[in-house]
Amino acid sequence: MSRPVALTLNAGSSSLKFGVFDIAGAPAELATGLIEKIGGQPRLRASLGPDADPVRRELDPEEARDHASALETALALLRAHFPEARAEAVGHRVVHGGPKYAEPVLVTPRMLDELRQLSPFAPLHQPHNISGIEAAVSAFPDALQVACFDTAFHRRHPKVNDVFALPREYYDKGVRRYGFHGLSYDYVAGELRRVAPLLHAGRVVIAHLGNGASMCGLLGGRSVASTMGFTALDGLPMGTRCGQIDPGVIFYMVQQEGKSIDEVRELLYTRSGLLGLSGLSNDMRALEAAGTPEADEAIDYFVFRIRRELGGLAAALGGIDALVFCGGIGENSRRIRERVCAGLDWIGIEIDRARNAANERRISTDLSRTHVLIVPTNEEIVIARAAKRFLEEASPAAG
Ligand SMILES: Nc1ncnc2c1ncn2[C@@H]1O[C@H](COP(=O)(O)OP(=O)(O)O)[C@@H](O)[C@H]1O
Ligand SMILES: CC(=O)OP(=O)(O)O
Ligand SMILES: [Mg+2]
Repeated sequence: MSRPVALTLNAGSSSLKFGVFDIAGAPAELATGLIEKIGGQPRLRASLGPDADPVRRELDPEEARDHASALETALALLRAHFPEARAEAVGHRVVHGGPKYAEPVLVTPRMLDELRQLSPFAPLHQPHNISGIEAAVSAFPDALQVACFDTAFHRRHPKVNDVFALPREYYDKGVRRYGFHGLSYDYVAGELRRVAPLLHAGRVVIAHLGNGASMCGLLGGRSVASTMGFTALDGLPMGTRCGQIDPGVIFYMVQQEGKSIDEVRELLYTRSGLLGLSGLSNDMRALEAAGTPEADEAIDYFVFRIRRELGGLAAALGGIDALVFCGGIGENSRRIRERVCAGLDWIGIEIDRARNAANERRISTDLSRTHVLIVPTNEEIVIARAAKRFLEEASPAAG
């Protein structure tokens, strides 16, 4: 008997995250996994359901020399564990959807061409998202291929937050504030609606703090403002990205230092942020453990910028009812959460140290006017749900 599944793919610059979802009913996770250090000394981690031991192993470099071979390696593992699975749809995270895509869409050669044009605006992600789609099209020629955009969640945000103060023609050329991490915000907003509908209806700031990091202000579950802009370089400092800087710094690097634009791009995307400031690592766990003055300074700056953006987003929303943490750092680092929330009683935030230390869902005190929550994000299930909707539309009886 074959079992209908949807596969989800989230291709990063050197990683491929994959998921398998049973789509007989509402999508239910069967497996998730990650191949990292593609093109280097790759490693595989996967969890293949409650009855199987987690997989963790070093791969031969040939098994993941590029995204296509990494996908083959992931598929070999999945086929061995789920021999009866039949992939009816493959859902892809695509970081940049430009001005056009406010919803998930079926992949066509024409839209792939459009997505290629956006690669310069998301160099760490977009080319790899596209390689992932191409690899999946050739591995599953009969499956529906669905693209889900990080930018889509923000597409209906107010115009005042969509523009830059540039000559008007730039807006028409697509130079706009897009915002990213939309699949994560969509998931967290949905969870909030489920567990705390009154908060969902109110003024919420979500802090997605992972290797990429951004924050979003939501009113009634819709994006009003976010810290990322035209590219995923803006806003908070990240693992290796600088976050907001004065554009004058770029003139300095080009004019005074004679750097090429490619060199500046590489510096701002891959050698800045926590890595640049600490001189040590892009990984928050490593920085917390290091305790060097430089690592501490990198953490101080990360926390400072989050607090500053929190004030700005709360002002944009006319107040705040809930602050929600998600992403690898937001979900796991009690120290970062505690420092972000320290002394914020003026904005109604008071956290309970024991709840925070235990990573509880609600970490604010019972008296805190603003609720502070941790909601583990799940971009994959948002993609799987979109894939399932397309399958139902393609064959209404299937639902
Ligand atoms: N227990 C922890 N304490 C502090 N930081 C953590 C912890 N677990 C994960 N992180 C951090 O989360 C970040 C990765 O976040 P994640 O959301 O998984 O990234 P990605 O953007 O690659 O999906 C890394 O900086 C990692 O160090
Ligand atoms: C948009 C973005 O920064 O994504 P990630 O967190 O996956 O790097
Ligand atoms: Mg991420």
